[in-house]
Amino acid sequence: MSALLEARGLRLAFGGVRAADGIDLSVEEGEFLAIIGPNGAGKTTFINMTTGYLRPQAGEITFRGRRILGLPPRRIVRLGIARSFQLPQLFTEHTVLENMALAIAAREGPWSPLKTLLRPAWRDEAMALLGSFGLAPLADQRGDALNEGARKLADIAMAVALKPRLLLMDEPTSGVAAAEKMAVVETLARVLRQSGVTAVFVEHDMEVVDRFADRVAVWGQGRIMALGPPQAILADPQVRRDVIGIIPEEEAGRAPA
Ligand SMILES: Nc1ncnc2c1ncn2[C@@H]1O[C@H](COP(=O)(O)OP(=O)(O)OP(=O)(O)O)[C@@H](O)[C@H]1O
Repeated sequence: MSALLEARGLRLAFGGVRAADGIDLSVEEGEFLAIIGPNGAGKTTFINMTTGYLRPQAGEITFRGRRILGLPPRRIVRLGIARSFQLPQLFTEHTVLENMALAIAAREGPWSPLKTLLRPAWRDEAMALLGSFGLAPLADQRGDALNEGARKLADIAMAVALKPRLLLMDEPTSGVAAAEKMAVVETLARVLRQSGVTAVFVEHDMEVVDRFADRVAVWGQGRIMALGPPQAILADPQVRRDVIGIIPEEEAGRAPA
């Protein structure tokens, strides 16, 4: 069985910075794959290349066996890959419900402003989607009235409205208060599993990674340094030192010179 997404030999340099230096990665249907790594390792660059926002200088990307490299983002969305950004992309002056209806309208093809956005079928679908994300009580709130957890969920709900097979999320929990982080990810994981959406997410919170990822890919200087189940990867001394920032016990116990 072939993978849902296959990246082979991706390379992209910005001047002297190798943001992708030979990335090979297969994403299997149905899995949740976490991408971890230090700042500047090339994690967002991978998402940008996969979604058509950046074109690699070398390599190949296939989705469901079809080459997608070089296609514009909107074509890639139509093939079944959606994304969410580190900063939510909600239309802040519109309500949550209107934002959702906009995503549905975008999925349905050319939309005329002369037609009502909140036509009954779209409104019902938007409300059902908001309900599954626990956001129905906030449907009439403006985007800029939401707290960060709700904004992240609403943003991801818009991506899910596109009915993707694969969803790429850049730091879905960044900016979310610690107290609500787990609840946000639990909601997200439940909806994605129920909808059969495969997920790749960049994450800095290792508790989230440990709890929700099926596999973890460790990025470093444009390369994948390690790949495997969270239990093994998060216990790896090098990952603990370089990515998580945990100093080995013998160093932590040493008195400063
Ligand atoms: N459009 C661009 N132009 C120039 N340099 C870029 C561009 N995009 C990324 N870079 C550089 O490529 C490297 C990788 O960036 P990228 O944003 O992919 O890292 P990251 O792992 O997502 O980091 P972070 O965790 O801080 O978001 C960085 O050195 C960054 O400055």
